[in-house]
Amino acid sequence: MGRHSDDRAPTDGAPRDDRPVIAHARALVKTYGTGDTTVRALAGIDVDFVRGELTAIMGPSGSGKSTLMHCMAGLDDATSGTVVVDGEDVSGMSERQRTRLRRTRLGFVFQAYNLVPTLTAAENITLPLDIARRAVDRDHFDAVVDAVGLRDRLHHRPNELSGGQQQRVACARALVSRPAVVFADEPTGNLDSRSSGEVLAFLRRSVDDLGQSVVMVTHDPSAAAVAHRVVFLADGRLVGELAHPTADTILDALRELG
Ligand SMILES: Nc1ncnc2c1ncn2[C@@H]1O[C@H](COP(=O)(O)OP(=O)(O)OP(=O)(O)O)[C@@H](O)[C@H]1O
Repeated sequence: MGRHSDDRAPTDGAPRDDRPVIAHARALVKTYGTGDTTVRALAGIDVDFVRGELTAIMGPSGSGKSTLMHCMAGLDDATSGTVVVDGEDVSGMSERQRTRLRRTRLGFVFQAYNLVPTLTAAENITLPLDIARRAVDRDHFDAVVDAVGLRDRLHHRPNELSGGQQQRVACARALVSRPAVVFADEPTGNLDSRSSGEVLAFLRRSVDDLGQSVVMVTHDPSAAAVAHRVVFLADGRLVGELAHPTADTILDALRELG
């Protein structure tokens, strides 16, 4: 497993190789609470997420995976350090600017599908664009719907869909606006292995065929194995990374981390 500091330039904002970076963090610190109850969830993280790649974030429970994702995506305010997403300095933004960034430039998939029960699959998929009063690009909508295999389910409501289908609707909703980055937090956490496979295959296809950039937090080595690269956290620090991972090499890396 490559150590982060060996492979990538950690301090000057640019990777050592030529791959374009869609989002990065430098010296990122997040603490919760004060005094005796302070928890240092992120203890100074330098990380790059490459454009046009699926990157998985792994690590033990409590290692800071969700906190890192939330700080990168402007869902949470870092204590110190810098976060830049698609050229925008998220760390310097007001709450209002962050909300706007999330609405206009980012896509989200969570463990809970968060679909609106009264809307059809098609209406759920276009809801973020409708809220932002942005036009739906029909060709892209069709490409996304075909990629998730939901063509014959578009007029169904969430309670008429399986969990896997609902999560595929949530993925399509995250992708239909062509966001700069899709952030996915345990997207397969509620799914059986077959549905997980379908959702993961779709997230990977969204990168390979639609040119998306995806950052995914997961506990599951077989889920992380669909990524181009895995970064490992422990105790709020980035402790390693793995390119071209397989479930076996990920398990070895996790064992090495204890
Ligand atoms: N809102 C909060 N208030 C206080 N402490 C928090 C809060 N959110 C997270 N923490 C703490 O920060 C640390 C990192 O949490 P985080 O949820 O980022 O870890 P994680 O790696 O995503 O864990 P898991 O795999 O269990 O979801 C943990 O010690 C957690 O208890």
